[in-house]
Amino acid sequence: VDLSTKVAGLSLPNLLFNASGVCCQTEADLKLMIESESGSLITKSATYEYREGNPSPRYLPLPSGLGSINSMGLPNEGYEYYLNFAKNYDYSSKKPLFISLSGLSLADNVKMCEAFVAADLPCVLEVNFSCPNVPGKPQLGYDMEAMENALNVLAPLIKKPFGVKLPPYFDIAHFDTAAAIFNKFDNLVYVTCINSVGNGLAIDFETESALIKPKDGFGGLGGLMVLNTALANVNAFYRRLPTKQVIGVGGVTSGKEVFLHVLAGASAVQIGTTLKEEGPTVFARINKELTDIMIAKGYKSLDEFRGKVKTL
Ligand SMILES: CC(C)(C)CCc1c(C(=O)O)[nH]c(=O)[nH]c1=O
Repeated sequence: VDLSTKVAGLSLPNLLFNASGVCCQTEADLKLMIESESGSLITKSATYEYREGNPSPRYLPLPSGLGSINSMGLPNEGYEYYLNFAKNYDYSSKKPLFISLSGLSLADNVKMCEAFVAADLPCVLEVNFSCPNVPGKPQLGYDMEAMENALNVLAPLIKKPFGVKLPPYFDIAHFDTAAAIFNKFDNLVYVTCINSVGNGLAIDFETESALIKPKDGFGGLGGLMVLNTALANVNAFYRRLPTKQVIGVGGVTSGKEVFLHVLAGASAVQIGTTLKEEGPTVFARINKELTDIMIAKGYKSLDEFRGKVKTL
């Protein structure tokens, strides 16, 4: 069977890669991704300056085994580190490189995009719309006017095909409004759905305490528990963005959830919590599981079932 796919005009040998933020902050992390059986890799969202991030514990798998919670606080090496990595990347390798940017302001996103555009590299830029907005206002992805304003500035600046990372939406009107905005920008060629489900709270029964230290224990939820929200966001945007692609992320623990993400419309699928817990060998395991599922169901390529989820 053929697990290859194309995203933003680039060919991926298989559809799997890391969720931004997992196994991608340092060159050592990224080397593990390069050496893994992933089809691609994306860097940790970069800010203009280096950031230490929040105090630990700031990430934990949940005792239920159903997912994870994190409030990392955008720890990253600063955008120049990832620009340098992108300048030295071996683009003759089969794995395309994606670069995630999460400026703390539109001005920072502009400065970072300008630097990457000036370098004119084959990597694909992805803007993280869960990035913080003006304090007191919701994240960019939940501020439709601010999101459109940002795209009015960034899309022309980036010029080449690029993507955006989206928070989960839960209201059909939000799918409609967000998609109408994205359809205004031809070089916005894909959306990645979903970022973690925001501001969950994990409490330990014995200690009667929040599990993570930052934000009184509030943090983004990932893992199996967000699968159905992820599938809905993938399919909602797959239906609403006919000229664009969707990268699916959320709830992947096996080949089965990857299969469901592709049925929902995903062109590629990212792994976060399960990669964090299992390590980069997860890509070989899940590629094999997906292969076995496709053989059992008689599919030879992803195109044969992408977006073909049936309705009753
Ligand atoms: C949540 C933000 C810190 C504003 C952005 C970075 C980020 C983080 C993080 O660095 O805390 N965690 C996530 O699950 N998704 C993200 O997009």
